[in-house]
Amino acid sequence: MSDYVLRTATETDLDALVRLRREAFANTGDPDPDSTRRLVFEAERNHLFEHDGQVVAAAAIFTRDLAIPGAVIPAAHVTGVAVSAVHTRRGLLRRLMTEQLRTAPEAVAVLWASEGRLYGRYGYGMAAQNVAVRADRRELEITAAPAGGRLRDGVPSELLKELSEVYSSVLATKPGWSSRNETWWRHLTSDPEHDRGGGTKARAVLYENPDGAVEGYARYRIHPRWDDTGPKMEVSVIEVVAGTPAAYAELYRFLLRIDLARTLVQGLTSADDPLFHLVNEPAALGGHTQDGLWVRIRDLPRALTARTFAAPVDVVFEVTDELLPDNAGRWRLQARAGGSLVNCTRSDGEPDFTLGIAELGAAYLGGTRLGALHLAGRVHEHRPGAVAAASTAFGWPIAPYGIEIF
Ligand SMILES: CC(=O)SCCNC(=O)CCNC(=O)[C@H](O)C(C)(C)COP(=O)(O)OP(=O)(O)OC[C@H]1O[C@@H](n2cnc3c(N)ncnc32)[C@H](O)[C@@H]1OP(=O)(O)O
Repeated sequence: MSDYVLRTATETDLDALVRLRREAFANTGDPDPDSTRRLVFEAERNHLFEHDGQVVAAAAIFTRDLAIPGAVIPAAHVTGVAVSAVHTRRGLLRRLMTEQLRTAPEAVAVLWASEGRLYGRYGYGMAAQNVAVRADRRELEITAAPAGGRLRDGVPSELLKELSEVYSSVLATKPGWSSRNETWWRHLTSDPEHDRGGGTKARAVLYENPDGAVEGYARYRIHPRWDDTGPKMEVSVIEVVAGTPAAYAELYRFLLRIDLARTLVQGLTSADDPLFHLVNEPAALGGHTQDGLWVRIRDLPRALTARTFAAPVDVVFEVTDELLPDNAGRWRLQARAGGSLVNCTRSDGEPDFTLGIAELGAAYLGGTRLGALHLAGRVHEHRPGAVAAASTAFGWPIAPYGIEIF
């Protein structure tokens, strides 16, 4: 391994990193030298390996905040993990992951996994599941009564003020969502042709309540499909972000009514998405569930005291953590409902249950239940009822999910 040199990147490494990632992810589209991904690139947060003067492996972090139960906190957004095919399976990923976790200042790290089997060994737990919807829109109606107000359409990149205001106003209530500064908004709405998958340019529609206040928006594109029996266009929803039930209802009513469209597709929703409760036929949404965000707790007391707990709890638990031994050992967690008191301190007491750092990360956003992990044999209970009590406290009124793959 001595011929592999680990270092952080500089701005001049960007082209090599783009090439490496394009190769690893088998990107076939034209390289886009002006891609706005360059805007969000943070050179110093890329770790890379050089071999014979070539960049052969890398992993990056975006500096963003993450909504967690009751708070929005800094989180290392891990991304762009790639090892050149001829250099795989010799431990480069492990060394990159270890270096990231050792050096990141944030209390938690979060990522989307290309393959779910990869990151548990580094202490990441599956913290959110996403539901992908694909529905024949002719089978669906919105049951809510019309709310009044009006819809206004436009190009997302020209509506940044409205979109970002709505997004920021709901962020704190959406565990799993990531903060978006101006640069991120420019990147996310840049809409390069190679990201359109053959669809139209992205469109936006705003919902304004009867007083003229913008309460929500949808971003979407249309995939133009026709066959011998007529139009079969697909409405591909990028995201629906709304602060009120009326906004959700009116935006989905619009999306389900677009002429010539047969199918509504939305890749990133959650089991608690209002859509499932707004339509007359939930089964027609054809929801398909898969792993979403994976969370790694780096600094256990800092991470746990940052969140709010859904119910009072006072437990001692024992944690195992091979990569970050500061997290390992016995901890006492005391929380009042509503988060008015959260203490997480070292303890000499007998543990009520034992779990790994990946299981704690899985429960962190309030989605994966400790009770479910207990059933799977991944949380070991020593005092009857302790896992049930902790599971309730770690839970949250709505399921977390990732609204955007970063
Ligand atoms: C957050 C993100 O960016 S997700 C994107 C991840 N990147 C990709 O999927 C792109 C294509 N793949 C790759 O670039 C590489 O194969 C990687 C990054 C997945 C793995 O890199 P490697 O350097 O080969 O991993 P490394 O040798 O450190 O292996 C780490 C461990 O994971 C295992 N592993 C690695 N890749 C895989 C895989 N695809 N499936 C199953 N196990 C795997 C190894 O066997 C090893 O196991 P061990 O800890 O028990 O010994």
